[in-house]
Amino acid sequence: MGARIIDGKALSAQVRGQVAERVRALKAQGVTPGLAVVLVGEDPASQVYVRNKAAACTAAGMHSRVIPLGADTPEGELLDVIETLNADPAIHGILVQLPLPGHIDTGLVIETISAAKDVDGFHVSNAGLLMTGRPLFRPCTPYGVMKMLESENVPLRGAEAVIIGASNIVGKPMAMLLLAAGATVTLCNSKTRDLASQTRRADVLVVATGRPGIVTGDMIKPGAVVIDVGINRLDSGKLVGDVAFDSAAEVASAITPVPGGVGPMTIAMLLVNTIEAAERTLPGASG
Ligand SMILES: Nc1nc(=O)c2c([nH]1)NC[C@@H]1CN(c3ccc(C(=O)N[C@@H](CCC(=O)O)C(=O)O)cc3)C=[N+]21
Repeated sequence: MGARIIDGKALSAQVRGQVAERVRALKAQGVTPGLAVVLVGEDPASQVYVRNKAAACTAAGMHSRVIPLGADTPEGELLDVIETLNADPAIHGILVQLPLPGHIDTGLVIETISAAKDVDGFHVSNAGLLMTGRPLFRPCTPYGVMKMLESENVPLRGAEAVIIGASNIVGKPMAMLLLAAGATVTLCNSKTRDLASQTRRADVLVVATGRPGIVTGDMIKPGAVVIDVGINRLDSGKLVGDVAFDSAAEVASAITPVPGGVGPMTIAMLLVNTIEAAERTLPGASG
């Protein structure tokens, strides 16, 4: 095993510590940053995530409000809840936990969140701002990946970056952030022919497919940096990523583990986005 393990847990603790300092400074100016998390339905995994997000908020000194709604909540009722949060000055960030039940139009829900409180960065306006190089909120998972690459001093200018997975939540914003950092970006999807011929060119390989073991060591260029965004729970109960960790770690120079990699960074960057949203409400703040 040659690869350095990129410790997302340790880096997230460092980021959350920096957020806590900014929270103290903001509170001294009379503003307590607040995050509202809306959870529709009783999915146990989602409940755990939401609880973790709320706990991280509280630990950083922020105000957190969890709004649990029944699985059969009508779409209009959810939109009303969002409108109320949009107008609430104690709430600076709004996150509606995804996925939503099938009877609810996810796009409509996201577009109803005020773009200035959209700490997930999923609103079309925030996606457009990111794409045009003027980001307001960077989506938390790709933002966390950039933080990890930065902390490892991974050179990105002129690097070959290959991303597997082209979702609006991870793959596409990841491509925009890597592009902005000067990488040559390849965005692969489920129809990509000969995936290995793409991944073997990668200096930086980001894998976000939800398919355990889709990337194996033989698909990795020696010395590449491998970022595993996947979180898959096996029947055994074990949590694994999308990358076959042991074989990949033989070849890569650095790799993120699952758990303890990208996941904790996602939560840390949610706090960063929330503190930024709150700081922007200060008189004289720009953007
Ligand atoms: N609007 C919205 N925004 C999200 O950011 C969002 C969402 N919906 N829906 C669900 C996904 C998933 N997600 C995770 C965040 C942290 C961990 C995390 O911290 N994972 C730990 C392990 C947790 C465990 O043990 O299950 C780790 O990787 O070490 C995982 C998953 C945010 N999501």
